Amino acid sequence: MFRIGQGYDVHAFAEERPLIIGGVTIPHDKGLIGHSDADVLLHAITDAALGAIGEGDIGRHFPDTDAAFKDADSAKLLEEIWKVVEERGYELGNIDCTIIAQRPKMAPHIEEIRGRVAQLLKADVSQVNVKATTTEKLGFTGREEGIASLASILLVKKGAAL
Ligand SMILES: Nc1ccn([C@@H]2O[C@H](COP(=O)(O)O)[C@@H](O)[C@H]2O)c(=O)n1
Ligand SMILES: C[C@@]1(CO)OP(=O)(O)OP(=O)(O)OC[C@H]1O
Repeated sequence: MFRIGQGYDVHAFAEERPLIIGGVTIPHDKGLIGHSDADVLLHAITDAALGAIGEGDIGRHFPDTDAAFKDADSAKLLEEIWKVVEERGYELGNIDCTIIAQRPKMAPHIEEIRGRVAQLLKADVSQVNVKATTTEKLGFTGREEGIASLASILLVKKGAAL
């Protein structure tokens, strides 16, 4: 009746890249680099969903060696995986996410990200939590070399009596 999954992702900062987190473009002096749009939060969420249904990870479904996914919109990748989740008969119970970034300040953008994640997972915003933390200037995130994200997801079988 329940399936749990967790996801973790990291992307490095680069000059002249947009910063896209949770499907939202965030004003900043640099962005994240990747084969795709490097949306570090949506990648962690996609991995959590894949983990919950026992389907490996994002790179197995969308290889970074495949030109088809060059500059891919990570929201579309997540939507594709979410269709599989729904086909297996599951819906979102809840999801809790953490963005690990020294900068920029995420607080002004959290509600917009939360709304976008809820929309992608066909859920109510009350089922989605997004938070942020610095690492107190320690490590690669603290040195502002990149951003990391974590996601923990609970899927519930549709129509299950809880
Ligand atoms: N990129 C970030 C990081 C943190 N926040 C908010 O600040 C609070 C304090 O951060 P600590 O790392 O000192 O725990 C945190 O709880 C977040 O609300 C942020 O907005 N953006
Ligand atoms: C999303 C994919 C595919 O474009 O590329 P990246 O943006 O490099 O992201 P990553 O989190 O390394 O893993 C999955 C990739 O295959």
